[in-house]
Amino acid sequence: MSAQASAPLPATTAGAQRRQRTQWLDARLSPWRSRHRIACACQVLAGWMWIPQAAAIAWALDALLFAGAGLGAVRAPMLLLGGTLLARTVLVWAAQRVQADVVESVLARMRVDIATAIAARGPVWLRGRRSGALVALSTSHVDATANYFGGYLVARAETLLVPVAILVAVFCVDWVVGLLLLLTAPLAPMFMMLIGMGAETAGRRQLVALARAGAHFTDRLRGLDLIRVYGRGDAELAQVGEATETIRVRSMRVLRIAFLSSAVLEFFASVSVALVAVYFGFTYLGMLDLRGETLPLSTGLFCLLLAPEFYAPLRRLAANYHDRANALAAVAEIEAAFDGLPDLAVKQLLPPRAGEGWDGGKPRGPTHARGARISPPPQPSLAGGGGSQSDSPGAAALVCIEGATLRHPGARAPALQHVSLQIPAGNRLALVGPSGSGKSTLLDAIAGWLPAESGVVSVAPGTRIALASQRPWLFDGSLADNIRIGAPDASDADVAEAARVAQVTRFATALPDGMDTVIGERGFGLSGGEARRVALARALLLRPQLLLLDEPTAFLDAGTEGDLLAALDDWLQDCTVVVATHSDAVVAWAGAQWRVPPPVEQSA
Ligand SMILES: Nc1ncnc2c1ncn2[C@@H]1O[C@H](COP(=O)(O)OP(=O)(O)OP(=O)(O)O)[C@@H](O)[C@H]1O
Repeated sequence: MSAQASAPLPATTAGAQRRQRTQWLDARLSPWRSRHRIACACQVLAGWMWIPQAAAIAWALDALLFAGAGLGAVRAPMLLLGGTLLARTVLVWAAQRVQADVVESVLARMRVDIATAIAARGPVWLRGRRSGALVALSTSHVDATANYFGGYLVARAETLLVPVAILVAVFCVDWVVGLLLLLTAPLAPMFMMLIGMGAETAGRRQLVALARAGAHFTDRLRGLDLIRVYGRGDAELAQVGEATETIRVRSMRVLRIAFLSSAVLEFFASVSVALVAVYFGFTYLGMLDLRGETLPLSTGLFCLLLAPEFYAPLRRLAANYHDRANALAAVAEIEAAFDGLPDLAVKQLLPPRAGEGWDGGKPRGPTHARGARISPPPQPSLAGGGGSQSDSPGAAALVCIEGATLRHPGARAPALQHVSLQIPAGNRLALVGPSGSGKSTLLDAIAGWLPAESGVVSVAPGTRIALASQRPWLFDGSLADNIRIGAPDASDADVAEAARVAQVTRFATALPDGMDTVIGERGFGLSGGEARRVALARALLLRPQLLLLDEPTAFLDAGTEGDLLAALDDWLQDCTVVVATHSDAVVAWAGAQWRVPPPVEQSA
C-alpha cells in the first residue's frame, strides 16, 4: 500500500513526521477527552493506593511479628489495608471500564471518518485504489491504534504521577533506597527509545503486508470465475500462501521486538528490586551502615513492598510504547493512502461537490471543480471540438467549460486538452467520438469528480446533478432498493415510474420476485444492458436538473432503444442532458452533438 514504509528519512524529518502523527492521533481523542482524563485519574489514584497499602502491611507485620503486640494492635493497619484494597479494586475497575468505552468510541468514530474521507475523495480517486487496501484502513489499521488510546496514554499518565509519589514516600523513610530508585529509573525510558526505533518500522511493514494481502484476496475473489476458467487456481493459491507467509514473518518480527523489549525491562526492574533487597540484607546483618542509624524493620518492609510498584508503571509504559509505535505505523499508512493526513472532522471533509453517489447525485453547493478558477459564464460557443449545438439564444449556460485540460490521476498525458464548451439550461447534447477519445472523462469532470488541470469546468450553482455511468455498481439488495439508493424516501409509485421510463420494468416482470428480486453481489445476475438501465432509473428518480448519461443504450436492441428514448422524452422535459454515445439514434434524440477532439497521442 505504501512505498514509503521502508524508505529511510532524515532524522529531523522523521521526528517532525512522528510528532505530527502523534498530534493527529491525540486529536482523535478530543470529543472524549474528559472521560479519558477520568480514566487516567482513576488509574493514578489506584497507583497511589500502593503507598498506604504497603504502609499498612509493614505496620501490621512489624507489630505482630517483631513488637510482639496482640491482635488488637493490628486492627487499625488491617482496616487501612482493607480500605485501600477495596478502593484500588474499584478505581482499577472504573479506569478500565471508562477507558474501554472511550477506545470503542474513538475507533468507531475513526472508522466512520475514514469512510467519509474515502467518499469525499470521489469516484475518480477511488478507481485508482485497491478496495481490499481501503478496507484494511478501517479494520486492521484502526485496530492497531486501540492500545495507544487504551494502554499507552493511560500508562503515560500513570508513569508521570505514580513513581514520583512512591519516590517521595520512600525518600521520607530511607534516602538510600530513594536514591537507588532514582538512579535506576532512567533505564526504562532508555530502553523505550531503543524499542521505538525498530518497532515502528516493523509495525508498518506488518500493516503493509496485511493491506496488500487483503487487496490481493479481494481482487482475486471478484475474478474467481475467470481464475477457474483459465485454470489459474493453483497459481493463485500459491500467491495467497506467499502473502500469508509474509504476514506471518512480519508479525513474528513485531512480536519478537515486543517480547524482547519486555523481557529486558523485566530483567532490569528485577535487578533494581534485588539491589534494594541486598542493601536491606547487608544493613540488617550489620555489614553496611549508610544511614548511620538503626533501620527499623517496618521501613525495610515498606520500601521492599513499594520498590516493584515503583517500576510497574515504567514497565507498563515501556510495553505500551510498542503499541504507540504500532499506532504511529498505522497512521503513517493512513497518511500514505490519503496522500497526507486527512482532517477527519466529518463536516470539514465533506467535499465541495458533496452528494455525488455511485450513479446519482444530489443538489450540490459550489460550482467549480477543485483547482479551477471561477469566471462568469461566457456566451454560448464551441471550441476544441466539432459538430453542431442547438443553443437557445439568450439562455444562460448551465455547464461552462473553458480551455479545460483534463488528466486522470497518475496518467502520463491529459485525456483532453484545452476544450471549451457551453451547454445552456434545458438543452440536450450528445458527446460523440471514437472509443477512448475522452467522453466519459468529460462527464466525470462535469460531475465534479475530476478536477480540471487547467481551465474551467463549472456548473450553475445549486444544480441537481445525476450521472448514470458505464459500469454501474449493483449493491446486494432488491432491484427496487438499488434504484432507491439516491432517494431512499421515494415512494413505490415513483420507483415504479422511474423503472418504467428506464425500461427496467421490461425485464423486471420476468424476474422471480419482480422489483423485489435480490440482485447484486449475491443476487440475481443482470446483463450489461439491464444493469445500465437500473443505473438510469436510479438517476431519473433524483429528478435531476442536469443528467449525465454514459452510453445509456449500449447493448440495447433497436426496439428497446427507441422505447427508452421516447419514454425519456416525456420524463426529461426541462432537464439538461449530456450523453456520451456511439448511437446515431441517441444523437438524433439529443438534437445536438459535440465531437470530442482526437486523443492527445494521435493529435501530437
Ligand atoms: N483512471 C484512468 N487513469 C488513466 N487514464 C484513464 C483512466 N480512465 C480513462 N483513462 C484514459 O483516458 C482516455 C479517455 O477515456 P474515456 O473513458 O474518457 O474515453 P471514452 O471516449 O469515454 O471511451 P468509450 O467510448 O470507449 O467509453 C483513454 O485514453 C483512457 O485510457
